[in-house]
Amino acid sequence: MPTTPAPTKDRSAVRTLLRLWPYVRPVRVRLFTAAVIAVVASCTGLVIPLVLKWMVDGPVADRDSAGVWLGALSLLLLGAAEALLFGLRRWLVARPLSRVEADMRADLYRHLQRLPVAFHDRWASGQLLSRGTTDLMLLRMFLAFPLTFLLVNAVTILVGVTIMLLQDWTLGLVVLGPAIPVVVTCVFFENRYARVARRAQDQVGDLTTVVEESVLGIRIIKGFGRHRSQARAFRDLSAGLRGTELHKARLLATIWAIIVTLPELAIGAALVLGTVQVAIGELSAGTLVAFLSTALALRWPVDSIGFLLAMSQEAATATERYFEVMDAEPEDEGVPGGRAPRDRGFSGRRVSAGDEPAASTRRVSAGEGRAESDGLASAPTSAPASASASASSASAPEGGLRFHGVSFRYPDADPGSPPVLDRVDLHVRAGESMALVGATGSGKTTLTALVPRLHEVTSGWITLDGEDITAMPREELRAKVAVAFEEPTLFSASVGENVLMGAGGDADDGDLERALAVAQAEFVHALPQGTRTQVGEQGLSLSGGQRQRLALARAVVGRPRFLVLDDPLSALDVHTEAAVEAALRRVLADTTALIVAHRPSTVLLADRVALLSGGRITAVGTHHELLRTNAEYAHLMSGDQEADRR
Ligand SMILES: Nc1ncnc2c1ncn2[C@@H]1O[C@H](COP(=O)(O)OP(=O)(O)OP(=O)(O)O)[C@@H](O)[C@H]1O
Repeated sequence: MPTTPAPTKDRSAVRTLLRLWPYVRPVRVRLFTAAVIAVVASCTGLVIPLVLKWMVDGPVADRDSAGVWLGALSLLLLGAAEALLFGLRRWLVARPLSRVEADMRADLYRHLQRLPVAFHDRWASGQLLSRGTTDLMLLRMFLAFPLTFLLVNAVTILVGVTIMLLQDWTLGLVVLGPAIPVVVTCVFFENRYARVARRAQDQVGDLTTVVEESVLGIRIIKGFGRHRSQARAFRDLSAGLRGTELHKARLLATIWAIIVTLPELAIGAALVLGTVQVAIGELSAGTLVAFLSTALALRWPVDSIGFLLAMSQEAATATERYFEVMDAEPEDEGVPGGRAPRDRGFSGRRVSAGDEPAASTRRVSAGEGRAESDGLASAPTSAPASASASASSASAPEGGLRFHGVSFRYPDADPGSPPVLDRVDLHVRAGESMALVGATGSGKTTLTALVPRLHEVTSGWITLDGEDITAMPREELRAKVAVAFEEPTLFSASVGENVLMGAGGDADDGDLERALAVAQAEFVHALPQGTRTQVGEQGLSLSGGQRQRLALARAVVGRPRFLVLDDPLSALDVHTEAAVEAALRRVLADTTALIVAHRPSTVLLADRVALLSGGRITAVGTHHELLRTNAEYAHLMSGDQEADRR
């Protein structure tokens, strides 16, 4: 089952919670005011025993009914003031704390959008979801209650104990007796509770992942009759979470028992001792009443320490989990002048920051282009391929899309494993469309993902019209390069919004219609509300081919300079594919395109074909040239390969 990959740092709860300060800072005045009001409210409650003492020793002893009424009225007013002040505190914190929660959630979402694909590959979605929901709710509750009330209760206990000591110091010491064992219990409890709270919150994340996967994969689950095993897996996880929650409850019950029982015993002892003192005339009845009322008024502040500490611990865990995501490095923006690709220590052209020319000025010379073509030719390449590649380099050394000694290994791959891509040199000339063919798992998708920088090359570099892609701001890069993947994702929005997502803000209905026509997606006009029909998870379900055509329309709507298509026509019937191809040919006339293809019909769309094998480009040429000269290519394009794929 997926769990959080990030390690837990061993930080104290207080240090962890201090990381919330930047979010709390803007609302600090309100929070502080609310805390002061709560302290005043709580201390108002402590005046009540003093009024009682005055009543018992004064009007009650003197049988003065007017005095009794005055005392009763004072008690009523004190009670009302306490309630009003607590109400005011609540009103003061409600709005700013919901803002803190909303700000933290917005930051988390923004950060998630900026994190690299490699991060999302590693993290289970449920773990991220639970951080954005349950954990943030725990944090809001912590800021609303434990943060204030740990302070309020501490002050109340301090004031209350002082009052008791002033009333009668011997009784005061009796009541104070359990303080040390209670503090020791709290410290011991905090460490154990922290570990269990972390486990429970991670388990909630795992459970969320399973629910999400089950909902998204409901067709597979039903299709393969896996609902029982899926339910069993869910039940097991759920039982695990229940066990952890029970463990938490047991810990809470233990501390609560200690925190409640010891002070109760002390109050009982003080009652007996006080009564004896009253009987022998060493203490007035009013003082004993005031003393015991104060002790009873402190019951709640003491009793609540257990669950306030538990909530604080859960909040510390939630903070830790929140910042595990926020601390992850986002994608770097394009650096002026480009940056050196990372070198993971396997062969390939090594480039370090020192020897790299500034990328914005790093134009590929014709000589360098020839050297790369030679490199390609030295690989087991068909004769026409090398000739063609050399010719291309000579005619347009700078334009188009170019891979320069690009190697790539997935960040989580075994360091000893061979790279997925190994010193790939490939030049797609400006305005050319190149098909990328290779056996399944050969790295075609990986190669295409490097162009919009969904992954970063491990070594080597990629240029668009001679400019290193790492030298461009990502926004500019992604405006230049449009992508469509085999697995088309549509968002919960209208058809039009989904397609126009691929264009800048100035795209209009004309652009939308043109893109729909290219992708042969005119079927949308027959949908209930045309291009305004809602699709995606919350909307109308579309067939795989319909979704692919909308994804293709999204890729072409912005008239990109560079188009990267990862087998985008795989779900179309041959007639629709032919129509899309005819329209795409017109679009591709001034677009440089790299198209992953499995079927000969898709390959024919391209001007040339590159064969990816063993992590390298082993041949480049036209479809017919490669069919004649390259056995592997001929095999891939034959029906045998289709059968292999199935
Ligand atoms: N996120 C990832 N982490 C680690 N390895 C990965 C990841 N994605 C893909 N791979 C591995 O990289 C290799 C190339 O995968 P890729 O998807 O690029 O192949 P492909 O040629 O597009 O395959 P297909 O034709 O089946 O779509 C495979 O061995 C795959 O297991």
